[in-house]
Amino acid sequence: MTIPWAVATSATAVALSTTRSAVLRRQPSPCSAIATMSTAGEKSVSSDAAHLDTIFKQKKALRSVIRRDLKSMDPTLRSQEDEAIQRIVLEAPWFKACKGLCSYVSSSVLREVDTTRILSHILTSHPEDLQMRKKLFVPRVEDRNRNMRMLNISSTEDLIASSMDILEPAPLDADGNEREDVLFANEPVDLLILPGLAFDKAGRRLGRGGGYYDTFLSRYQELAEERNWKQPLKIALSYSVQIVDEGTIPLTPNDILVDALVSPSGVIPISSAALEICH
Ligand SMILES: Nc1nc2c(c(=O)[nH]1)N(C=O)[C@@H](CNc1ccc(C(=O)N[C@@H](CCC(=O)O)C(=O)O)cc1)CN2
Ligand SMILES: Nc1ncnc2c1ncn2[C@@H]1O[C@H](COP(=O)(O)OP(=O)(O)OP(=O)(O)O)[C@@H](O)[C@H]1O
Repeated sequence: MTIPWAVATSATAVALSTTRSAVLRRQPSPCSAIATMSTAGEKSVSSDAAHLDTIFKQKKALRSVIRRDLKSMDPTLRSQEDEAIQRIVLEAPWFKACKGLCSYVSSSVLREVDTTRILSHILTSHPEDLQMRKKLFVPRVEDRNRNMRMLNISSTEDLIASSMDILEPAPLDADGNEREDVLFANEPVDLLILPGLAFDKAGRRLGRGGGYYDTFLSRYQELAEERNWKQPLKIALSYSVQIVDEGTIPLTPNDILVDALVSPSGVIPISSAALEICH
């Protein structure tokens, strides 16, 4: 039986990797395909593995195209888009109202949407009353096995460059105390600001292939469910060039959809939670 998560063979996916239009060609809806698969009940383990392999090859081909487009982005346009996206976040009611959040610390080497202004806004607000400040958690990669923690920081000075050239918190703070891990915090976060390489308007997100974010999101969502906390809003920041046609990003069962995108032209709400907040 053919599991229709994606139709291109691995050879096609690799061959397609040379042109944006070819790689961005529409594929059948992965969501309906997964539903078909789970009800059919007749799949073999080896055909599952083969289809997953095809999907990972398609993701790899798409990553190459988007990386190339990001590399050739005009620097003036990039900084205009960085400014616009950060301004939209800083002015959004869901950002203003949030009390705690996890955000990535942008890397210029990876050509990610800049988060510098957002993070410094958080870390310098309410100097007279630190209790009023939003509580900020940022990623720290622990190993190559998809383990990433989100640790609390109170200053940009808490960050040091990792081997991947990304600023991350050390596990201990300046006083030698363990930093708080969001998975062990007593209070929920309301917002997750997510990076990625490509996104679509149905909430699909293509990461860098480490599985760090999908694993973390799945752990956090499970924790929120156990504790009866409201699920945090998952918002991805995206340059215009990173938004691809629906159906272009292949999904595996582990991929978690985002609630909304922030692009230079505004917030694109996707889930019902995001639609409620935006209207
Ligand atoms: N700013 C930021 N922090 C983050 C992430 C992220 O995507 N952005 N992560 C999200 O997972 C985790 C780190 N994961 C990473 C995964 C890949 C690469 C990276 O350098 N990838 C290269 C390609 C490497 C290769 O394929 O050999 C690249 O994308 O160009 C960096 C970080 C945690 N922290
Ligand atoms: N929740 C999870 N549990 C187990 N394995 C997972 C989970 N999420 C992702 N993975 C695995 O991580 C690897 C990378 O997956 P994928 O290529 O989809 O990563 P990505 O979505 O690009 O990365 P990220 O999640 O960091 O943004 C795959 O082998 C995938 O099966």
